[in-house]
Amino acid sequence: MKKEIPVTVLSGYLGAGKTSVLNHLLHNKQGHKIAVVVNDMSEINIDSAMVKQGGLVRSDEKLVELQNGCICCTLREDLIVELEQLSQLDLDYVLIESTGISEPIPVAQTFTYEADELDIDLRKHYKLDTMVTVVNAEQFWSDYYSGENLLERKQEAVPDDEREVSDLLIDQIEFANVILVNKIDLIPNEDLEKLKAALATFNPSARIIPIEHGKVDPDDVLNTSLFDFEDVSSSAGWIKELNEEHVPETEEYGISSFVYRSSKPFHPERFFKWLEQWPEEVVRSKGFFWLASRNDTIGLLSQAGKSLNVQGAGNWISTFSEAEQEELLAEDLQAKESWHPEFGDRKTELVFIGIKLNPATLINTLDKCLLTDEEIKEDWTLIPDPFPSFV
Ligand SMILES: Nc1nc2c(ncn2[C@@H]2O[C@H](COP(=O)(O)OP(=O)(O)OP(=O)(O)O)[C@@H](O)[C@H]2O)c(=O)[nH]1
Repeated sequence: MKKEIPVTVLSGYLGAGKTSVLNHLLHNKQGHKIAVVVNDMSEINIDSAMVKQGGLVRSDEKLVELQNGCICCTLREDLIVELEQLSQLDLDYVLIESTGISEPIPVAQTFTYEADELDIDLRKHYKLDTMVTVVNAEQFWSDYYSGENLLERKQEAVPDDEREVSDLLIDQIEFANVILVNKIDLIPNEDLEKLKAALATFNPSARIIPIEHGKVDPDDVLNTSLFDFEDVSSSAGWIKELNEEHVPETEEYGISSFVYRSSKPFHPERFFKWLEQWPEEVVRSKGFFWLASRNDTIGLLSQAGKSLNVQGAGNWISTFSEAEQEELLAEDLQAKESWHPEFGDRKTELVFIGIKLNPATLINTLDKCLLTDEEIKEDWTLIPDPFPSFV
């Protein structure tokens, strides 16, 4: 049987050091045959030019340039076709460097299902092996708190891309098996320790490796067998907290996380005001909330740095017919166990990750946003709701 070729995907924000890592790996490949797929959206493909200049495209290597746009949004058709062709070569590894603004999840998905429209199933030839994210140790916090969206930075993957830099950074970190903290020569040791502690709280499952100039041990990122779609999809610190796998606090640096839970709905005006006065010690927050004025819809909150998004995440199970509820609850034991006699699965569960958090104050101020016992008896549809519409 033909072996499946292990694939490593390199993500990381612009300038983090992805090309440096790539070059280092190609210089230290210990006789292995590696194919490199780079994807650059700029007119001049700087990364591939660098790789070529380094004399790295030799007979046993293949460099594929994808220039029809970003892997994450053009259905990755180019990528799928190229990978299918590459699979004919006798390769040991494939390395994919995605552009600095790609989300890693769609790239990973390329390997996890058949591309029906192309009649290609990459799973026959490849196994997605390691998701690697390169973090710029020097720039991380200033990028994270820049409060700029990708449009302002003129780095949009699609026209009108309104994702913020921090949303992208957090996606790349939360969906990684290995986080390479690069450029450690540019920061003091204490800052590095703090950054490592924060990254470990954002993603407790990832291996965090500090490096300089992309010099990573190839064994740390090639053929590690670390990737598992289910595992990595639930490796984020906020998901672990929600599932009550508490992430140990890194007291030394004051980084901690906790979950706010309530089985009463929020008063929309009071909760909206609370969000407007966001506690600055919270660096990452995500979870579900119940808004009295939108009794059917699950609210989803996600904050990363200065970026705060609320959106709908489908309907509460309680809104379905009894037969449907039974089916859904059979698959969702957590919802079944915590079912409220009157409100069903409606509830709020918000995870907060922050530096020097004061849970008591957060709990206290959020509790004040809940409907009072008096308000609970009134007609909730009449309560003014300042939130933008979401379904
Ligand atoms: N001081 C220092 N500079 C570094 C280090 N790693 C990379 N650099 C420099 O940082 C710049 C960006 O590095 P690249 O490897 O090109 O980063 P990239 O992530 O591929 O960048 P994009 O392709 O723009 O997304 C280059 O000028 C590197 O020489 C490091 O550890 N320390």
